[in-house]
Amino acid sequence: MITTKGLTKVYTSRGREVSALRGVDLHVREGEVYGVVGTSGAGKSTLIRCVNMLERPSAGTVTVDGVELTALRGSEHRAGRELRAARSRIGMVFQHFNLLSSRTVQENVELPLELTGLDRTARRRKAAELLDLVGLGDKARNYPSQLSGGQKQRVGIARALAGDPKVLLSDEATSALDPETTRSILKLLRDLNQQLGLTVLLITHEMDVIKSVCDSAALMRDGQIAEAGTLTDLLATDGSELARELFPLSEFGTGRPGGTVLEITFQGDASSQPFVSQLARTYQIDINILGAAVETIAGRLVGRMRVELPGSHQDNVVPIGFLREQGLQVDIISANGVLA
Ligand SMILES: Nc1ncnc2c1ncn2[C@@H]1O[C@H](COP(=O)(O)OP(=O)(O)OP(=O)(O)O)[C@@H](O)[C@H]1O
Repeated sequence: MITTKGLTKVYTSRGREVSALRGVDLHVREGEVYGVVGTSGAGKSTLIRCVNMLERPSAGTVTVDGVELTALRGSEHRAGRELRAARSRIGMVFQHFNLLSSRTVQENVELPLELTGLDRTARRRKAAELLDLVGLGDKARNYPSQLSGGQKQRVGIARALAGDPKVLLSDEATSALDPETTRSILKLLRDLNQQLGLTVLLITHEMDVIKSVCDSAALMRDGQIAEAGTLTDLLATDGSELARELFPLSEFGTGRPGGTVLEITFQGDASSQPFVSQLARTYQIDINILGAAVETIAGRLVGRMRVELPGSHQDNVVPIGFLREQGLQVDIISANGVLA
């Protein structure tokens, strides 16, 4: 639904060049919620702004719903007719809501519809429908200053949906909100994704956002994508940095010298197997459990356990093979007291 190829953006600021994007290849499938995380300055905002051409990339292509936006004429400020039409099918939600304070909630939602030339009655009807959809049917006549942060963001979302977009872009939509309101806005985004089949690309600096709402994620670093994939695949990838951040076990024990410490990740069906007792029985070994946690990630039960087996890595090649044969993801954390 959204594809970028070799996306590059170089800003010139006070005579200096800053490469904000360095060849980003991104693929967001239709109907998924895709999150991009990364530290400040990694290029996340630039990426999302290039996807709807609020910034024109220096090189590379952006294709949304089969239309190559980079091939359409117009600059950031003066888009051509086709680019304007393509953009109207991409909704965008902002961190600071960007509502007009002098307009009522209803009028804010109507704004993009005015620009498309829709008549007044149709605009009113559509705005009322959208406000009902985001749970604010009773606030149509209020002004933004009379709303809470979460309600303002709901108005922002209703406005973003005015053009019946297939794609919603969200630029840190929950960063200005408290944890409970964040949860309710994320739930709304998830519901809209499911009810309307909306594809959502969001950027965030919070791992919890990725964990609770995304199907797929990418980690950006220094203008590039360091890792990307579905959360299920990432959790099953050896050494994945995103998987480790999604599911940190840092507070768990590190074992004793002479042993081999493993981290075992299990998802879906694998989570119901009594693999620890099977391993102990089959190989007659004492297993020391250093820590374990189970969480729901992307709507799926995922568990991780850190265990210590006696002896060196060499001594444990067969038991480790046994675990992997059961469909478990096994990372070797340390062997003989040395980090792997
Ligand atoms: N308009 C601009 N002019 C010059 N440099 C810019 C401009 N916008 C962004 N940059 C630079 O591009 C790089 C990437 O910025 P960007 O805002 O995309 O990062 P980010 O990951 O979204 O960061 P944050 O989480 O802090 O918003 C940074 O080095 C930033 O200083």
